[in-house]
Amino acid sequence: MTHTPTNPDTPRPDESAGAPGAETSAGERREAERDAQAIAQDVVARVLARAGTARSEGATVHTVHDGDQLDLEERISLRRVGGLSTELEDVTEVEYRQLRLERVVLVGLYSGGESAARDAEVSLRELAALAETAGSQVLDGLLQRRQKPDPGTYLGSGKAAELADVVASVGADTVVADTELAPSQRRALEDIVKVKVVDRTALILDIFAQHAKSREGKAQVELAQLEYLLPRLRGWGDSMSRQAGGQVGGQGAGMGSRGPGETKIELDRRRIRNRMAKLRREIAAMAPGRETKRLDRKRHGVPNVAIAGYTNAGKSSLLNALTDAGVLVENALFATLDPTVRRARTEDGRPYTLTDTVGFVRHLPHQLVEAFRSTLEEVGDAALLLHVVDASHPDPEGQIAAVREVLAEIPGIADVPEVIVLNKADVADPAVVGRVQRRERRSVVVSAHSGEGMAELRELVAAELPQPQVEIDLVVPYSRGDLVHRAHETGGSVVEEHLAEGTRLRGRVDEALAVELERVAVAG
Ligand SMILES: Nc1nc2c(ncn2[C@@H]2O[C@H](COP(=O)(O)OP(=O)(O)OP(=O)(O)O)[C@@H](O)[C@H]2O)c(=O)[nH]1
Ligand SMILES: [Mg+2]
Repeated sequence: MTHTPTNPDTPRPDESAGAPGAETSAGERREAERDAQAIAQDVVARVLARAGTARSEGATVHTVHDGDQLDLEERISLRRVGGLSTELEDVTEVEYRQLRLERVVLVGLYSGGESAARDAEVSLRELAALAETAGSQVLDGLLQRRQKPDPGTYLGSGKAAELADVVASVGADTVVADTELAPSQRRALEDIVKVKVVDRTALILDIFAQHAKSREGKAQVELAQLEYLLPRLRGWGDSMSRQAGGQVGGQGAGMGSRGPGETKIELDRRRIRNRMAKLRREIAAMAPGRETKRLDRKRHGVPNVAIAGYTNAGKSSLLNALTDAGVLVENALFATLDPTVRRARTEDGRPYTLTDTVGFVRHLPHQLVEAFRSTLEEVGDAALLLHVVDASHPDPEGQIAAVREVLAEIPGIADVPEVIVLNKADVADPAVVGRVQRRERRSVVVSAHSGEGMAELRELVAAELPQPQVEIDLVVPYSRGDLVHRAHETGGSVVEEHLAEGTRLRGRVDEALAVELERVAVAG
């Protein structure tokens, strides 16, 4: 995937319409060009080779614990079909997920220095994985060294013009920038590259929209999308109509983008605000249902273990390995959006629940964190947090930090003990595993695939969960089968024996149940 850079001295028709910074000296430009070319080719080769990307190479590998993966069938059947989507005409009729992202070129910046360049590459590879998860084909990837993003065009107009050439030569229809662009930057860049420009935030929102399944999840994503869209309304409508009309000139605004368009935008804004208010009410109304279930579990003394971590770290695989839940596992980012709760038991029979949560990503759009707040808050009263990390990723520490940044916002999280679960040990570099282990106070090394370390993980969970404190040995009359049932459900190592006068129970239960049992116990 190479491209021929154009002669930097060729004047570009609309460069003057671009941002300041367009007038650089020829020498400077040539140097920058050589730089960019070398970096671009290097990065492209690696991005497309997919070495150490956020996703592993190839198709998803399933284990027996993953079950039938019925969700996956459904997911695949929902895949975007190339060429079918229609261009947007009216922004209020947009279902955002219909954004046409089919053949994309990625761009990113780094501020100089070896480590900054490496980070930018990892981030760009992740962006490639995100784009592919959204259903597009990644054709090329470019990184520019630049101290700060250009306020006008993000890349600086010279580099942007070069990007336009790459876009044209590979036949891309979309550029994805590895950042959140200001509305004006997006528009200015679009003017130069002549195809749609999308940012990381929009891409992540697009994936969430494709993957949301529950009513609550869908409402949360739509709310986040509208929040993102609101300040961008004008530019969006403009550039869409410009593209639809095929007018690609610098100044050529499409029909309907002037005059009456202004009023229309006002109208659109109002409609969007109304819709957002409605969604907020809906989401608030749905929370109590979840809350009731949660309190129910709590009342029955069933502690919860929350599984959280970076996207594609193997959270769902781990849940499946621990419980045979058959939850969707996919070599894709954000496979899981709706929290799944599964029951499990410790070796000595104590029940607990495991919650699989939405994955995190660097620069998780704040609109999404807001929208998913009620879901995330459940992690706050877990008895234990299993923070799953993909130990085979080139930068596991960066992923841990990104996850903790989001987690830190959740009330109550500071009191939840956290264990770092270094997953994918079967393919990870032992040196990296060792390095992370030394940094983290509590960690366990596992592989959901090979089963390595799973016994240790189970033990760790068992040790961490509250132990029922009261030792019992009593006989419960047969009329109170319900209490016997509860003792089995919530107690530890409870054994029963059938006697003439009732059921003899031995084991440990919690305080409240012990009191009830004592009250009904028959003298033996
Ligand atoms: N080699 C290897 N691959 C694994 C292991 N655990 C999970 N995977 C793979 O990693 C990919 C992601 O697994 P998931 O369980 O879907 O990851 P997740 O953290 O739930 O991802 P999201 O829901 O997208 O955030 C899948 O292709 C799994 O087969 C492991 O121990 N070893
Ligand atoms: Mg998952």
